[in-house]
Amino acid sequence: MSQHLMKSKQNNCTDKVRGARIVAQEPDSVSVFSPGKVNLYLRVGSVLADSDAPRHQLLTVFQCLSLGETLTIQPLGISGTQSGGNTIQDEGIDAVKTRLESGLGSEEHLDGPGNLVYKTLRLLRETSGVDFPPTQVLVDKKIPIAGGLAGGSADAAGTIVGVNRLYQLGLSQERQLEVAARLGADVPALLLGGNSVGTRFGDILEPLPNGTKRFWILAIASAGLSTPQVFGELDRQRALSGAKLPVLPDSLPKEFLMNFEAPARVFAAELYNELEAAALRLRPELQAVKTAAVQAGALAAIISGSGPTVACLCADALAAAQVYAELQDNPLVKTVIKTTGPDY
Ligand SMILES: C[C@@](CO)(OP(=O)(O)O)[C@H](O)COP(=O)(O)OP(=O)(O)OC[C@H]1O[C@@H](n2ccc(N)nc2=O)[C@H](O)[C@@H]1O
Ligand SMILES: Nc1ncnc2c1ncn2[C@@H]1O[C@H](COP(=O)(O)OP(=O)(O)O)[C@@H](O)[C@H]1O
Repeated sequence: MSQHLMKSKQNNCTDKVRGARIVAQEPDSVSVFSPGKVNLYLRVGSVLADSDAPRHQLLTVFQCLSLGETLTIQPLGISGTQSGGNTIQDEGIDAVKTRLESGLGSEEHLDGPGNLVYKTLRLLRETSGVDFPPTQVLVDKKIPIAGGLAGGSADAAGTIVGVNRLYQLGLSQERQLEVAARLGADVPALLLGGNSVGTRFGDILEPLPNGTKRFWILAIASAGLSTPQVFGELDRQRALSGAKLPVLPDSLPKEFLMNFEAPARVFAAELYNELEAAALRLRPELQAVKTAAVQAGALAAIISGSGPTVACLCADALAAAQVYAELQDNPLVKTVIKTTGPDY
């Protein structure tokens, strides 16, 4: 058994109050809510050579959000399931259709063969050994695309949970986490929900307390950022500086852990993202968004993951409403989203 699975067993995995979860069930369909995330802390080490696709080692803290996707999953051909929106494109045997919340851009390319949901369905057939029928997944997408908020990963996590229930695949939590890790490093954290520390690529998880509610305003940029491009920029900056590659510590800084449940005013100083400088080099205008958020009353404003979303931590709902209103008028921000974490 992998280290990932052993550790995730300690997470009280049967408690599905958090993370990707069934919200409605009919005889022929299930609806699933699957959260997005912000990274409260993100350190980047060197590239690990022993992985299938070389990736950088991470030490990160995920906070799952109340912002998330709703997926409706059913066998293809059930009446009334294909109405409205764009035509569903059939990828082999399955079909994925995305409806994107207004203001978040165009979903057209997401219904094509590259959608992570197709890969998830294929992997579920392969790993479960159950040849379940051609399946339709309707994604009501609220997480901006390529924003560093793990929208694609949320769709994958939701598909695992929903298909497992709909077709009674009988995959244990442990097996679901194994499938999740093969689909992307963020997927296991969204399956589990709440707050967690991720090591290796972010896919080996340990839980953190979920007790303190945080108020976030997310400033969404008009175009996404590519994750490999941001890691590439970090590598370029590191090579130019000539500094030795950092060796990641085994655990989070003790101040971070000490202040994790503290009031936002105190915890704000612990937010950290080592990808931020690279994201800002690729999108220098985001610095002005960070500054505007703090001037509007945010306690801290940080790039989420590989960006370009600026995640603004606010003291309470009132402060969040003020930051929300101010950023609405900012020409550098396409959309502003209010959310809270962890997901409940
Ligand atoms: C950076 C993080 C932080 O939570 O999230 P996002 O900001 O993208 O949401 C994640 O680690 C995203 O993980 P994951 O979702 O698996 O990344 P992918 O988009 O599949 O990675 C695409 C490519 O980015 C580079 N990559 C990604 C992750 C990593 N730890 N090292 C890398 O070097 C690799 O070139 C990889 O092939
Ligand atoms: N279901 C999906 N939702 C969003 N993006 C997807 C999906 N499937 C594949 N992708 C591709 O993955 C890329 C990154 O998507 P996303 O998960 O939204 O952002 P991030 O990796 O920044 O958190 C997108 O640009 C898109 O091309």
